[in-house]
Amino acid sequence: MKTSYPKEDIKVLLLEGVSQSAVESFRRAGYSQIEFHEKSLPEAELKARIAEAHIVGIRSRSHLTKDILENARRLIAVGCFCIGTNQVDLEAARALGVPVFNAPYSNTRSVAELVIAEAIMLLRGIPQKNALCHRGGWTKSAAGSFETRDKVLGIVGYGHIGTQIGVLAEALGMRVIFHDVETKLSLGNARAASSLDDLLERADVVTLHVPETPATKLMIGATELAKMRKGSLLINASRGTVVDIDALAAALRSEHLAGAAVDVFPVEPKGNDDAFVSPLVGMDNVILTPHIGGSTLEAQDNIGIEVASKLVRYSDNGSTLSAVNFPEVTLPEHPNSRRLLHIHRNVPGVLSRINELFSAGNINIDAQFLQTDPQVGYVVIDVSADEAQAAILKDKLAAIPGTLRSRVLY
Ligand SMILES: NC(=O)c1ccc[n+]([C@@H]2O[C@H](COP(=O)([O-])OP(=O)(O)OC[C@H]3O[C@@H](n4cnc5c(N)ncnc54)[C@H](O)[C@@H]3O)[C@@H](O)[C@H]2O)c1
Ligand SMILES: O=C(O)[C@H](O)COP(=O)(O)O
Repeated sequence: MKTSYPKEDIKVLLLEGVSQSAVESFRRAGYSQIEFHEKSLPEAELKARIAEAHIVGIRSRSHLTKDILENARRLIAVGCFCIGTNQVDLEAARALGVPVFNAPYSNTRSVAELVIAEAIMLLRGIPQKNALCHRGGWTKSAAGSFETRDKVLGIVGYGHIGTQIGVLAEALGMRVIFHDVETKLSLGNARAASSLDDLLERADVVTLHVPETPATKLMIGATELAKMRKGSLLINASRGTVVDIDALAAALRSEHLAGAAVDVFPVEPKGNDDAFVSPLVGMDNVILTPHIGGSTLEAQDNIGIEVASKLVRYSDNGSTLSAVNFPEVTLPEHPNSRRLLHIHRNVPGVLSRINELFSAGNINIDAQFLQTDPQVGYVVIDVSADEAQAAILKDKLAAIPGTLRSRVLY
């Protein structure tokens, strides 16, 4: 299938060492111009490279701001090869007519397994025992060591990861309570806490699985930490902005908390060669991991295939199913028609201008698909037209006031 750009001209920019499964998926789909970087790029370089790209793939480290997106004039779509999409200005991308895709489940299990392992390690006091052994010490003692059985696990954010953790924790005999802003179906014997405070006051282990939003910013600060039980444990594998890290360090120093496991930080190194700085460094009772909750080969492989296939589908066929910021359209194949894609500001008059264009040209519409949200309209029109006619129609569509992006698929 040919697109309005010959496929060989479509530039795919893949950053942050996304899995080779993504590269292979693009190649199998006929895309040959793939620029691959192991790391995130400094802002100025990112801006320059993305200006050339039609498709860009990132992970959690690359920040696609309004300024960077506005500079990306050729951009068709963005793929976040991870769960979180807070690193992209989704509103700006939508306003520019650029759908953003992610992998909402592919690393869920990896995060859940890490959290369960950390809960067991923290309850047994293993981080500090391990550290002492490495220094030549020896404390063979049961003091401060507990089984998981019958302990209360408090899950904040009972979504994909939170629920998966709840199921695994119950298999260990833990009692699971959760807090979420939405009403959620309890899995197994899990029970909703009456509030965040209720959860913090009852849990032996608190684990955080909320997205980064204005409401979750610093949702666990000194006040919330003080409400946690003395000797309890905190795990954060969500986003670094969710916890006041200095308040956490203070709660650990005062021994109000017995330990913590932290995978995400307010400021994270840009790459593997940069230094990691945190007030938690040097605390033996804290497990520190470099944002690797979702970093297993299985998860990365699956994410590569999942996100690349969403990007290829959008590029080849126009489907936006599961885009996180865009009207969703699932489209059939169009073997006998040319397909025109038109993304526009959702303002009165655009659709009638589009339809006038076809009636004035006496062009028969084989099928039309439309989906809108309050800001953006996405219309897909299959027409019986030859390649030259389709190219002219595409140019006329692009000239309609309010147009954000337009393409033709042959
Ligand atoms: N450490 C890692 O490598 C890693 C890997 C994957 C995901 N993550 C992070 O974990 C987050 C959660 O992932 P998920 O797949 O479970 O997402 P999800 O969307 O399935 O679940 C998030 C849950 O949090 C709830 N929530 C939102 N705001 C809340 C608030 N203010 N208070 C309480 N609950 C709130 C939502 O209703 C939802 O149920 C992601 O957004 C991402 O930032 C980190
Ligand atoms: O949002 C996610 O899926 C995680 O934070 C993982 O991000 P990463 O791909 O940068 O490891």
